[in-house]
Amino acid sequence: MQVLTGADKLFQGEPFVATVSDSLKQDILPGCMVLLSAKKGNGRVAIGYILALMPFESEEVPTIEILDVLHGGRPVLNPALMQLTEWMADYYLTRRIDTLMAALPAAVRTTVHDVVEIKHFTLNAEAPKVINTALRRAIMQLMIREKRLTVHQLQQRIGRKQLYRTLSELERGGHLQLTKRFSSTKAKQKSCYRLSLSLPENAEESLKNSPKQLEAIKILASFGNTFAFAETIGSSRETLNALVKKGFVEKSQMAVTSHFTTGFSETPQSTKTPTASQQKALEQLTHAVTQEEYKTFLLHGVTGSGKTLIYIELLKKVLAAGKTAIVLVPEIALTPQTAGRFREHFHDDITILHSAMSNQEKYDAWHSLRLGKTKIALGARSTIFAPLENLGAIIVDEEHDSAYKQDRNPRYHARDTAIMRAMFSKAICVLGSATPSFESYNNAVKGKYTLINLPERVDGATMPAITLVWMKGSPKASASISELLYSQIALRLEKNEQVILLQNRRGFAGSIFCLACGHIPLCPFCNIPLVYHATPKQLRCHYCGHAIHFTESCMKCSSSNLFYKSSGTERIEEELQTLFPEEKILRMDVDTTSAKGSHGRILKEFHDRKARILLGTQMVAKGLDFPAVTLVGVLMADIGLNIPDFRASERTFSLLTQVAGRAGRSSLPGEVYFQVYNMENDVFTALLQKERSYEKFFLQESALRKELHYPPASRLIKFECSAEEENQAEAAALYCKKSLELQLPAEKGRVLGPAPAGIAKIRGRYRYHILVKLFDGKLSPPFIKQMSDDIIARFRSSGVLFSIDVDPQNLM
Ligand SMILES: Nc1ncnc2c1ncn2[C@@H]1O[C@H](COP(=O)(O)OP(=O)(O)OP(=O)(O)O)[C@@H](O)[C@H]1O
Ligand SMILES: [Zn+2]
Repeated sequence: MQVLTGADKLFQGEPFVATVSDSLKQDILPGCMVLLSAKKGNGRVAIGYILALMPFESEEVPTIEILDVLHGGRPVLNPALMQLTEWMADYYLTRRIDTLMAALPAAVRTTVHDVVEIKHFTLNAEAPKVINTALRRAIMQLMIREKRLTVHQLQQRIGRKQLYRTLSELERGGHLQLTKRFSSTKAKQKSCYRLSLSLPENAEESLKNSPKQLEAIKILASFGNTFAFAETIGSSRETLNALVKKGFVEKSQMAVTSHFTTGFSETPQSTKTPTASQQKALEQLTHAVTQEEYKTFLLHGVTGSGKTLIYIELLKKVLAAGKTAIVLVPEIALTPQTAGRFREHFHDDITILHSAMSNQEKYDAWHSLRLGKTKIALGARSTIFAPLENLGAIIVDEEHDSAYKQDRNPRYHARDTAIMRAMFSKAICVLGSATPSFESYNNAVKGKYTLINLPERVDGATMPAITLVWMKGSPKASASISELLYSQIALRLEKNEQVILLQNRRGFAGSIFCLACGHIPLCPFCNIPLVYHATPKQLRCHYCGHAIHFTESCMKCSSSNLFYKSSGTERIEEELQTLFPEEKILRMDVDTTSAKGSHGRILKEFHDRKARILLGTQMVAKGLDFPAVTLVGVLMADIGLNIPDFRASERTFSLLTQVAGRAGRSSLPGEVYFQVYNMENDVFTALLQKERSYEKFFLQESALRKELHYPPASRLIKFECSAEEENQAEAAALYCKKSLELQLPAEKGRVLGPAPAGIAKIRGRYRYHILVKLFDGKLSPPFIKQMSDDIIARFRSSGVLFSIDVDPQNLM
């Protein structure tokens, strides 16, 4: 018998053939995790995964042997997941071992923490039946004495490595229990604070010029003697550390428990009856589940159309049919409200997976899903690999979010992987969004997916009215806030309603944005913003390499007021505070949300209406549902358009639609103000459409994409060569281009580059890109493997690193 396995370290991760003894043979299945050893050599033991079983044909006897089978002999990857990892390796042009590892939590892939405990076993009359071999006797005698040992200790005491199979037999007999125990000594420690016991009398007085520090002191006073984390106090670490320096506050370290908490909870909402359009969508979806056939739906529902209720009702039906489900969200921390709503409905039937879990919790969660104890897995990207059997549905919420793409190897897209998993499992896949990705919408238009439209908000709530504020021609209340927006904010505060303000992402520092007219110079061939290069003074396209002379003035209006220096959220917070001195302002950006649970805390405060203004970066655009928000304002709404990425318009449109959608979600109507520099941009023309603005934008933008062969009119593959020496990176990229051109006839695709990456140098390495636009078909994995090996071998001495990104989301 011959077995094809993949192991991480042996054979550089390429699959290889191993032998298995006759006695172990019947216990081995594809998807099993096994212990391997080299027959000759140092007897090193490694972990591998069984890819396939096949008869032994070659003359040459393999040198690797399978010693034992782990996890009780049950495959760690079920057939659908095996198929999925195979598809991923093939589609994303990466090694199978990388996709296998991506599909298993690290906590599952190790044996270091395996523990054996004795269960029900005494030396009674039945005992001889159990301990009927020398090995069983040795194990049970040791276990009776010790009660609990690590597998490693057992192996040493008995002097044998192959114990797993016998241990699992004893476990199946109910005599032993085999588990993983991760030491809890490594619990994360975090800084915590309390008021100094020797606080000077005049502390408050001396802090009157530092309002944040003063506030922190006041909150800490209410905690008495107990230590608290920065996010519980609601102050930044900088503020607290400044107080520590002054001797007003004491600092200590405390272990963090990693129990799941979004830091956000709402009182459970009363059960809602689906509206007629929700019901119609639901019927279509439930019908498909009962068919037990693969099908993908695109649920295109405007903001506030009640998609979450449809998901929840669908999941109830899936569970009732005895099936399981996966729910993907872009990032748990950013969407505590959504995660909370699911939990409220499914309690113990749902496992919420998140990155702050300890290894033990991750292992336990995996184990309970694998045993079918919990039926629904909810989490970010990697939750798509949840070890569930009998899948009925996979839901991908906010399917347009680029967080679904992993930006390290394997560079998979969780949405596309979800569709494939549904296909292999004969389940349905539901993609939901108010602003679907163009790829998904195009598939729906072509009939590959079934489109379900929800064009209206629930309960008669209306879509918010949008107004553009042209910054150049408008009076300003402060450096970044127009009179108009200011007066609108004041109006809402008067009515005791709430306001969300979005400080759009910092524009891309390397490209040009005219502060007078909003003009952004573009590559005439690629239609993406050109990037500034200092020597020689040029603007260059980082897709095709096209370069023009740069004159330091706007090519449209000749203004020299060009470089946009970002004004961060902190500065805007100050401006707002000056305009509304009495008002408490919540700020949500990377600085205020670095601590765990802090998103949830900020949102909870806003939800409880302890503050009426929430200011933040893109984070405030995601899925929030607060009925009292009647005004949304966006500062520099067009700045994201200067990012040198062909998706810049799509992303800006989507961000602005999403953030606008936070307004007027209840009976109170909402209004939205976008502060812009260039009113004429197509994105705004589309946003101002009262009806079907997404569809109109999609049509208009798709035509442009088609002309230049951008997705969804083609598929992109990005190749990156990086090196410490710029010319080496470029030479490797050029070699890559030549190899690709030989392989790709003109009617099949185009090869662009080499061009320096948008961010040309990262951590001392120069980066060059080759971009392939594939019109149809795909690149053959063996050819790509050959080419990568070739490039690596050729440029080994200059330390060139080579990577491939299929369907890249980030082209910087
Ligand atoms: N049938 C219903 N009856 C009453 N209220 C409902 C109903 N369905 C949904 N809602 C409420 O409508 C609001 C919007 O729903 P939800 O948050 O699911 O919208 P959404 O489609 O996910 O929007 P977005 O894309 O903006 O996140 C929520 O407060 C929800 O509780
Ligand atoms: Zn170009």
